[in-house]
Amino acid sequence: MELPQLFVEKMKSLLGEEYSDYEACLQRPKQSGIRVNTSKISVEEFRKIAPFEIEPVPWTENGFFVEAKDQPAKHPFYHAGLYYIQEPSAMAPAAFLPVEPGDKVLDLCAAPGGKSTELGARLKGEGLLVSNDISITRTKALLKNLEMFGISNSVIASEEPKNLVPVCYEYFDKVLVDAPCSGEGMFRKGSNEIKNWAEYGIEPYVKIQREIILDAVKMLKPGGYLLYSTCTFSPEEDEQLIEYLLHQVPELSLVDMPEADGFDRGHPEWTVSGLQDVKKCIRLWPHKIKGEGHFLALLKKEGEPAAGAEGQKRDRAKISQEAEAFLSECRMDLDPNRIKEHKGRLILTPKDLPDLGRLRVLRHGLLLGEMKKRRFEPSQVLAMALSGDGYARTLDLSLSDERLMKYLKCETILADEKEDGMYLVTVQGYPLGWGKLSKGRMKNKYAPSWRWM
Ligand SMILES: C[S@@+](CC[C@H](N)C(=O)[O-])C[C@H]1O[C@@H](n2cnc3c(N)ncnc32)[C@H](O)[C@@H]1O
Repeated sequence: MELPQLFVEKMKSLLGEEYSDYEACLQRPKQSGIRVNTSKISVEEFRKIAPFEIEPVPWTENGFFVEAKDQPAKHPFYHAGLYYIQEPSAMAPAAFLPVEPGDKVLDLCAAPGGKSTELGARLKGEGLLVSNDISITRTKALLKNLEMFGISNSVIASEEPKNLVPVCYEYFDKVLVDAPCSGEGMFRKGSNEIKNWAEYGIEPYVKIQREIILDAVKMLKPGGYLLYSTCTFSPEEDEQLIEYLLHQVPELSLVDMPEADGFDRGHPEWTVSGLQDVKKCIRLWPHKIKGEGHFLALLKKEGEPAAGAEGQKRDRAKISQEAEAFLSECRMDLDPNRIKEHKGRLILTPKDLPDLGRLRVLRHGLLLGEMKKRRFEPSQVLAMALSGDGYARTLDLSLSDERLMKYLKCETILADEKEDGMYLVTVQGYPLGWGKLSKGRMKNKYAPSWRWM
């Protein structure tokens, strides 16, 4: 791996004697990690059923180092949304943003959803998560990851941040800006990242970061918290970006974050004005921790939040009898006032929702299913949002049951349950999808696009 000379010189001047440790660490293999979905399973429970060796990540309660050879993506628990596969240092930003159930949260640069899935899990179904990314292709991956995690109270948008500002002005309690950056923490991943750096450098990113963060601040309520993060080391995109922000928006101040083994602090000597407060920021270096590296700054906006605006008033959707009968068998808060119908699709919208009218929104809440002529087809995501006992009939498969793989491969399976009808299929009590039983044969309703390959 050949690093750009300019980068090497800069890192040597930043790191001094530590540079050789940094250089050496790039030769080591990348550290893999998983983060437990605490909206589905507690960390304690997960430890009991973990199918491979796990070692705690010191800076999160639900993150674990794993061995890549264990292939965590190739396990039915992954398909049940019990964990997300994530580079360990990338677990820090969502962990340090103090999200509480009921908050309105914005993840402005969210795709493919590493941090949004954690923010959504921490909301525990209460409040609202708006996950946005400018790239529509990446936003589709974000949608799938949030669906797999069973996050029901999210809106997924693909917009330029400036377009969100007029409808979401001072709307959010918590905002995450995991900014597009020059990606110096990704160099171990390979040559593309290095090539990009050599071609574009850091300047274009600084410009975008300044624009994004100023828009983000406009959407933050007074009294709210904003976390800014990058996976790069350049002070221009890290400490200096925060210095710029604090000059532009005096009502913001930096907030201290917890210590963990191997953490470094922000460097005042890398700012233009010697700003001491950047010591409250955190730097994760790949030669000091088991991870690729990150920069984090937590900021608070001065003031008291104004009383929450009323959610949009919505008309009650017309729901077919079949859909009504099906939904009455789901053990979930399905407030009829929140159910919206669009071209036969039923969507459970979050309680509070800004009017996102003309914006490019991929999903406004939880897709419950589709009303067909005389039946209702529940969605794959509804299954993922239910708890293991969240439906009237379940077929639970153990890990050793040979029907499990067949089910995940969308094949028909046999079951000797007495009652015919729709079943929630689970693995060791955790939902995977739907199946329709008739005389001992279960028609597979697992989403074909999620099929086990
Ligand atoms: C570091 S990545 C985000 C990773 C994501 N937070 C996660 O944890 O999975 C930065 C993201 O910013 C998006 N992006 C780039 N320019 C943007 C802009 N002007 N507004 C919003 N998002 C932008 C990119 O498409 C990219 O997905």
